[in-house]
Amino acid sequence: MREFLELNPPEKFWEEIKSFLKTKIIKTEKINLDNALSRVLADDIYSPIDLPPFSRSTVDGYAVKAADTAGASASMPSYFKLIGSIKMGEKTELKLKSGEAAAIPTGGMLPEEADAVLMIEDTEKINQNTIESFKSLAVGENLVQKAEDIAADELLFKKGHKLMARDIGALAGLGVTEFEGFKRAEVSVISTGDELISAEADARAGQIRDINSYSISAYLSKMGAETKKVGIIEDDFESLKTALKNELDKDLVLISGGSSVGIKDMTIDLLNSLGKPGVLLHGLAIKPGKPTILAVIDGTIVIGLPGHPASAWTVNSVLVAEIVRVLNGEKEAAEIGIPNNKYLIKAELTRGFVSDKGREEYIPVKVQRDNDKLLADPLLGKSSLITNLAYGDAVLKVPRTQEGKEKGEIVELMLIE
Ligand SMILES: Nc1nc2c(c(=O)[nH]1)N[C@H]1C(S)=C(S)[C@@H](COP(=O)(O)OP(=O)(O)OC[C@H]3O[C@@H](n4cnc5c(N)ncnc54)[C@H](O)[C@@H]3O)O[C@H]1N2
Ligand code: MOO
Repeated sequence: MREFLELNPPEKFWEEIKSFLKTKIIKTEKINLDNALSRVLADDIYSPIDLPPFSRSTVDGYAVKAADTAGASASMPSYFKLIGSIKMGEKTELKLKSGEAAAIPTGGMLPEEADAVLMIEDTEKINQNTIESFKSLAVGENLVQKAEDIAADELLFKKGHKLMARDIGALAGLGVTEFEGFKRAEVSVISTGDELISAEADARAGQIRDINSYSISAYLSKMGAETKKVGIIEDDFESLKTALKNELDKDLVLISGGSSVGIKDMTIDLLNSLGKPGVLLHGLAIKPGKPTILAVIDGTIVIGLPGHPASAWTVNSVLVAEIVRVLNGEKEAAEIGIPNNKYLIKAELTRGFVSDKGREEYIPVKVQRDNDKLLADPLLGKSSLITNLAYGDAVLKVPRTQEGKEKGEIVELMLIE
């Protein structure tokens, strides 16, 4: 049978993308902590202070010297002279001597001489000036030491670190509210097809709502890219040319649809007409995702995504997401295509299936827990369907040397964004 397209192995795509991205300078800008979620650091960040800046109690109770509690028990309590109370948010003037205690709230600053805190429930107040304690404490018990979290000048985050919500808390705690970060990748998403209408429009017979503009823009925005949803452009050479030209100031332009060799598929000619070097590769040996196009036009990468929604999604997750990681400063160009372990999990397949030898195949799976193990239920379906992706939690990759998977096999899964 005549091949519809010559399919290139993914490595060939990686090589072309790598050699282009290696020459690209990823610009940086000042980032404010309030807008820092998913941004990538352009410099290492060292702590400017000790955190906490002073030793603090982690309980409500009494600051004491641990040695004074030695041997105390319910039958043989130790006694302390209560010399006062420490106020929250203030440095105390109290000086603690042996056999003395100062009342302290959770988070309060310890007097310099104290090295442990008695919990209130391990004590009894005998009178206004005396407490007894039934507990023997080790040095450092019920407190966090000065600099226990991080010390001044200690490395907190490395250049290339992508900021998560928890990281933003750490920076706030250190008072680091402005820093140098990589600019977000600027990405435009165009959909083509005369059958397409926007999600809010009423559909006539033969019309289909645009899925890819929405799913792909949402995916890339979540990754931290600055995404522009251009919308639907009619399948006409001049209209598409004008639309594409308008977006060539971006780092990356995605066009979904019009990538196969159908009557109206003029994308290749169009891309070659817009600038140099033009189309580098057409046809990718993954399933779904066969008719993927890779082009570079005067410094902008253009990817032609297959129109089928699951195909567009797969090519986006496998190829485009990696490009965006590099453009966002999260990954070195040399490491493109090497999966990040933090997105991988292992699970047992609930049923076997056959796959295409010669094409890397990507199958959405539903992950469920069965007592102490994870089960992966493959959601087998055509690439023109979208709901399998919506129901799936992860994607299973079948290498192109394999013809399928057996029930019960332990497989590695990539979590879906
Ligand atoms: N004779 C052959 N025909 C096709 C082959 C083949 O090997 N031989 N490959 C098929 C495969 S695989 C794919 S994938 C598609 C790719 O086609 P295009 O990228 O040119 O996309 P279109 O033809 O424009 O659309 C395909 C399909 O997807 C729907 N579509 C397109 N855009 C969207 C969108 N934004 N949202 C929702 N749905 C979309 C469109 O309506 C079509 O149904 O080619 C096969 N053909
Ligand atoms: O390659 Mo198509 O992308 O199999 O659906």
